[in-house]
Amino acid sequence: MSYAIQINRLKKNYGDHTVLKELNFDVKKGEIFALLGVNGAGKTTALECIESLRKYDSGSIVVNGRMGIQLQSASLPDHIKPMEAVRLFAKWNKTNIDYSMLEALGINELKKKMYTDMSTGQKRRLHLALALISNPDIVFLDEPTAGLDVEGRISLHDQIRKLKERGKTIILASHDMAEVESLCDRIAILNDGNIVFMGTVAELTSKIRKRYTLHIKTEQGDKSFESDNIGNTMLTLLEDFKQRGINVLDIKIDKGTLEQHFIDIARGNSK
Ligand SMILES: Nc1ncnc2c1ncn2[C@@H]1O[C@H](COP(=O)(O)OP(=O)(O)OP(=O)(O)O)[C@@H](O)[C@H]1O
Repeated sequence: MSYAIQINRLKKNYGDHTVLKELNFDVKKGEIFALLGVNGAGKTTALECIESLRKYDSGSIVVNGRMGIQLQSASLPDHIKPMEAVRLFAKWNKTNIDYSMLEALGINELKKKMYTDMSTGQKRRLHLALALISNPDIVFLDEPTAGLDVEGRISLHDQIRKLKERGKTIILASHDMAEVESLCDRIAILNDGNIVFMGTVAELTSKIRKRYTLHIKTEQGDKSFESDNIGNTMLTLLEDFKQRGINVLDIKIDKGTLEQHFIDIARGNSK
C-alpha cells in the first residue's frame, strides 16, 4: 500500500484546550479523502498541522509528495488580478505556468477582474488554480465549495474529480455530507478530538440503510417508532393496535439519511 499521508498519534492543544487527541489515520495515494466534523471539531487544525502551517504537540506526520494548499477566502490583496496572482505564485514556486489548467478552471475569463470584484465561486476557482501551480502530488482543500451556488459546486466538483483522474491525492475538510458522498473515496469523522468513524462512504451508508422511523397516526394520536427491522416492527405494531381496537389512519416510514447519520456520529449521539 502506498500512502500519501501517514498520521500517528497527532496531538494538538491550544492552551489547555486539547483539540486533537492522538489522531491516527492514513491517506492513500490517489484517493479523495475527507475530514468531516461539525464546526470546531478540529478539521482545519488537523489540515494545518499536516500542511506544516501549524505546530503540534506530539505524534508524527509523514507526507509523501509535494503539497498544494488552497487559500482561505479573502487571502489575496483586493486589487490583484488573477493572472498577476498566477505569475506571482509561479515565480515563488519557480515553475512554468500550466495554461491548460488555467483554462480548465476558467481563470482566463477572469483576466480583467480585480480580486475584490470576483464572486465567491470565482475566488475559489482562482484559489484552486494557485494551489495547483506547483503541480503538487497532494492537494489540500478546506471547505472547497462553501458558499457556492449549485452550478459552482458542480463545476468545482468536476475539477476535483479530474485532479484525481490525473493521479493527485486530495484531502479536504468539509461539513457537507452531500459533497462528501458525491466526491470522496474515504472519510474520517472527527468528534471532540477523536476519529469516531473511518471508512468509505458506502460503509457509512450501509450502516444507515438499516435505520427506519415509523410514524403511525391513529384515532388516539400520533406515535413514532425507531426500528432496524421495519417489516417485523410494522407487523407487531399493527397486530397490537388491532388487538387493542385502535384504528390506524396513516403510516409513514422514514429512512435515515446519510446527513442525519453523519450528524449523529459527529455529535457523538450514535448508538
Ligand atoms: N489559533 C487558535 N487559538 C486557539 N483556539 C483555536 C485556534 N484555532 C482554532 N481554535 C479552536 O480549536 C477548535 C477547532 O478549530 P478548527 O478551526 O480546527 O475546527 P474546524 O473543525 O475546522 O471548524 P469549522 O468547521 O468551524 O471550520 C475550536 O474550538 C477553535 O475555537
